[in-house]
Amino acid sequence: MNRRPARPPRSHPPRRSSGPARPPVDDPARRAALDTIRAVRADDAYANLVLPKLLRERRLSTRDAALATELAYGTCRAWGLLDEVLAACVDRPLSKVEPPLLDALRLGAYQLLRTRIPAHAAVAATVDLVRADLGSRVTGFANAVLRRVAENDEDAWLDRLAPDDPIGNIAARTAHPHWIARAFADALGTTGEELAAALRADDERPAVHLVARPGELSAEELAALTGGDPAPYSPYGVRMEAGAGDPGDLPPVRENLAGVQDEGSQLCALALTRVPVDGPDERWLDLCAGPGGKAALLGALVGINGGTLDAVEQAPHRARLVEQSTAGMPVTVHVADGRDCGLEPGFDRVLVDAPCTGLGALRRRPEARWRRQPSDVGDLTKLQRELFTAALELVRPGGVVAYVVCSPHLAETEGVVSDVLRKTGATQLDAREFFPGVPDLGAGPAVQLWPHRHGTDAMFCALVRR
Ligand SMILES: C[S@@+](CC[C@H](N)C(=O)[O-])C[C@H]1O[C@@H](n2cnc3c(N)ncnc32)[C@H](O)[C@@H]1O
Repeated sequence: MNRRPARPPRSHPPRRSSGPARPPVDDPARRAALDTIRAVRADDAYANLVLPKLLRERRLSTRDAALATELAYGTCRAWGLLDEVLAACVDRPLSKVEPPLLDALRLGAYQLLRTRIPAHAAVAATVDLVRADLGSRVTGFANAVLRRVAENDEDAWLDRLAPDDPIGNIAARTAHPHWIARAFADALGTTGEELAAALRADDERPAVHLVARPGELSAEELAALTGGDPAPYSPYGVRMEAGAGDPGDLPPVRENLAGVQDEGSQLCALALTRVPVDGPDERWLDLCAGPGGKAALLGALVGINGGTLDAVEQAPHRARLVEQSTAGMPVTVHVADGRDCGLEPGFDRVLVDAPCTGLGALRRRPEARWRRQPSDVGDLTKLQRELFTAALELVRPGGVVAYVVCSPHLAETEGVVSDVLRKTGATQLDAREFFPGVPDLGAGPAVQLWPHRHGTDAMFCALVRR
């Protein structure tokens, strides 16, 4: 959204009296939402870590917790759109509005534009929060700005503010930065309805997927124990309804008979194991293993046939998580840089689940779309190429490497693969064969999954034989 419109006509809302600050308002849902938004802005916090903690500590009722969640996550997702609308309603640059006041205005604007809360209630409740936090000196300003926001609904604001070019327009209408909408358009090969569907899927709450530990229990048994349904594509997957509670509390997960893992991640790890290899098939490697979701699936599978998995992770605290998730499996965890891990080459299968922008999992982190920057891509693709190249040096001739990222950005996906293939002479396989039963996999040879097509994160998987 880069086209600034003319300021909408001003109304002159009645001024509220500006007396002394009132005592704190009793509005636990909006209070928790506002405190979350502030932590995201001021401390670079993650909304989905801050809010659940606040809800627990403050013991919000189920109803208040649901409202706080809707308001906090919704505001974080729509952040850039809300700022565009607010900028059109404030008579100075937003950078000149004191940040805690701006946080409250974002929360108020979100209620006005994207919820069914009546406008008078959204304005009054937000002004009450402003008064409680900042005193009465700014309540008149907050009231006036929010009344200006309320003069139009979201569509009418977008008709004024959204650029005309197709990508900019869809980016604005789905509240995404332009560069992310452009990256999705490039990967999908369209600026039409499918692009809008892919971007809108980032606003949806993902279903929770569980993975049954192979050799311990089947997906059907896990579904029966948890009340979920066997997942559509992964033979080890179980799908729980969104909002079904904390999956970490489920007994099979607590007992490490199952894990919480997106079905797309399961499918990419499984694809690596499904490629036929001649000769031995007992030494597997996970070169970027933390926190250990795929390592646990690979470790359980290789263990069934008497093999072993080496799991490399650079960050010590994440390596400890790998140790926990693979406890009892034939897995050795190494804290090392995957580009130079010092392990003996000759692995039969290697997974490179490389660090990436995470543009394929934006639905999991409400604020992520506004925090990531296009400038992140260059450093990441360099690291991705180096890790992928290292994997090809560690795999034996005839062995197989899976290059996986949770992003559809072409620089991180096709760009990295074509560079590495050119430099190493390795052979790319048609990965679609190793995602049996999964529809809409495109033209290959790599696989790109999508939330709006497959209900998974937007995982990318290329399979390469040395
Ligand atoms: C996308 S995550 C891997 C997710 C993991 N495979 C799973 O399924 O749970 C990438 C991981 O690579 C690690 N990492 C980053 N740079 C690395 C490097 N140079 N060598 C090894 N690991 C690295 C990060 O700390 C992070 O844990």
